[in-house]
Amino acid sequence: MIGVDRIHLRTFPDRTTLAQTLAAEVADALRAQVAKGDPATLAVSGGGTPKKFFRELSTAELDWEDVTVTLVDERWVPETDDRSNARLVKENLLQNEAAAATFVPLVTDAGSPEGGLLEAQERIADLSGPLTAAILGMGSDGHTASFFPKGDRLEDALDMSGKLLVVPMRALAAMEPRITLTLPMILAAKSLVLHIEGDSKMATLEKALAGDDPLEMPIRAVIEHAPRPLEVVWAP
Ligand SMILES: O=C(O)[C@H](O)[C@@H](O)[C@H](O)[C@H](O)COP(=O)(O)O
Repeated sequence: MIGVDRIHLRTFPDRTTLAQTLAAEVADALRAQVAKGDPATLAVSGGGTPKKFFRELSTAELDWEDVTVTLVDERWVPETDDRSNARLVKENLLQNEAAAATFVPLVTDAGSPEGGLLEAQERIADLSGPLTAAILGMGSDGHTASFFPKGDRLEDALDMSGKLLVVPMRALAAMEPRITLTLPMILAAKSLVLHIEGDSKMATLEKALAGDDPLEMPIRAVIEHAPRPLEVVWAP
């Protein structure tokens, strides 16, 4: 069982209020990093949950030209594909004020994430230092990023002693081959937030807290190894 003290849960009355609050907090973190003259980097997750948050953040007034946006994970598909997280981010976050940000995709010209691994690793290494902020989602099976139960590289992805910044991932539950930031890369973020919505995802979180096998529910590895209680934001 994972102690509930390992998370800091904030609940919101509705998804719009959550999106506005999270966008304001991420914008503040990016502004503070830019003000220090350090590289400001944001890694976001895909899926359906973050769209409202992306649209709210896209209008934040800050020096976006000093911000780099990348992905926590990606489906190995072209950006023209509906399943592309890069497409989701370009269409919803990199608009308005945020259009001035630099985007670093994880997909390369290689035909597979295994073939593109070295280039993807170099791209993330070039971000020079820990992420300013990383926003995670969670699937109803307790996956986060592309840390899927029974994923072929799950143990490498969760290896806290590992030196890899990204790993490829193939899993039955993942519709496409994936590439994902590793757990150490994600946990090094100065600000890390798990963004979930709906009763089903809350039930999944409660189930994760009630057990301890990270291979069964990989979100457990994030909660267990996070350097401080994991920030969780939820709306019904
Ligand atoms: O590429 C992805 O799909 C995400 O990075 C993944 O980890 C996502 O956050 C969860 O699957 C939740 O997705 P929903 O928000 O669509 O439920």
